[in-house]
Amino acid sequence: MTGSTAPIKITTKEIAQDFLNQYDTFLFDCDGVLWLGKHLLPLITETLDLLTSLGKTLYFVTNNSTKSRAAYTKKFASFGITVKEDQIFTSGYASALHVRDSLKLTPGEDKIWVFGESGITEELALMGYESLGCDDPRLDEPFDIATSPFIINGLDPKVKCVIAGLDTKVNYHRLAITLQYLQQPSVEFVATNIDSTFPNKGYILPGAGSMIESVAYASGRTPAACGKPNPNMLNAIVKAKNLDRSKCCMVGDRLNTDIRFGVEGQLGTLLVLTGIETEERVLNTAGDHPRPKYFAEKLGDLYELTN
Ligand SMILES: O=C(O)COP(=O)(O)O
Ligand SMILES: [Mg+2]
Repeated sequence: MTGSTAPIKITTKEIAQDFLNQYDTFLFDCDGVLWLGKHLLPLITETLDLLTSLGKTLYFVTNNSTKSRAAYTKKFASFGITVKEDQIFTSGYASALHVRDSLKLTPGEDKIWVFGESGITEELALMGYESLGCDDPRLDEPFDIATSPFIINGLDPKVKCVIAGLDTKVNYHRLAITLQYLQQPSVEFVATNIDSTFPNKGYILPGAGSMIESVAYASGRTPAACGKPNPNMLNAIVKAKNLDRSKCCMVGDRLNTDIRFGVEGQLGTLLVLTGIETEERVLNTAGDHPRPKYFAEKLGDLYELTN
């Protein structure tokens, strides 16, 4: 899928100003746009301050489910950036919304098996759901079918859903027990996001999608993926914040998630080259992805070019 017009590269003050004038709300992806792991990208604070001083509204929409919205405010604070929890949307939160609003599981009764990190379980807990799995230390033990407490004690019949996301403690024990739940046809299968890879400083690492694929393949099931580009995530944000889509711009570093989310959601789009994609891929008309309206070497170029 390709956009009909060629992406415009933001390289001059005029283009940068024209871009800024078109939107009053910016939805920022985080990994690969604002930071790479613990490393803040250049001129991010300056750019966010510039946008705020221009009266723009900022939201942060990340597919990274390892942290809750509350934990993200602390990550922003560690970089000296003040962001309120209600400006943040994560794929872990989107997955919890799916459990509550689409699957309509009963808080306090139905349980969720989490193959992933605390960014999922904390959001579920805020909605009253008990999670199993996740960082349970018994899952750190090497898997042995004769000794695993999850096998010996049997599956919990109250588990009605598996949520799978990025798990940096992934091991055979977690995969094996997750598969046991997925073999129950009545247990729903939810994925936080489809990102195959994940950018860190100087490295491209395996993303949530690559881990989810393992249990999807083993179970022969396809999960409902809740993060970008799922339009439900955008619909939830548009509704919660009463946004005018034509005045919103999605800023991301990945074509098949961020830019698809923006293009299909009828938002403006800006792709930055500090994460996953290359200029060659952005300009490629034969790719199986939508193309952004704008692209730039880095987000900080908006600040650099207009100052
Ligand atoms: O966790 C990921 O795969 C990517 O997170 P992002 O949406 O902030 O880039
Ligand atoms: Mg990203």
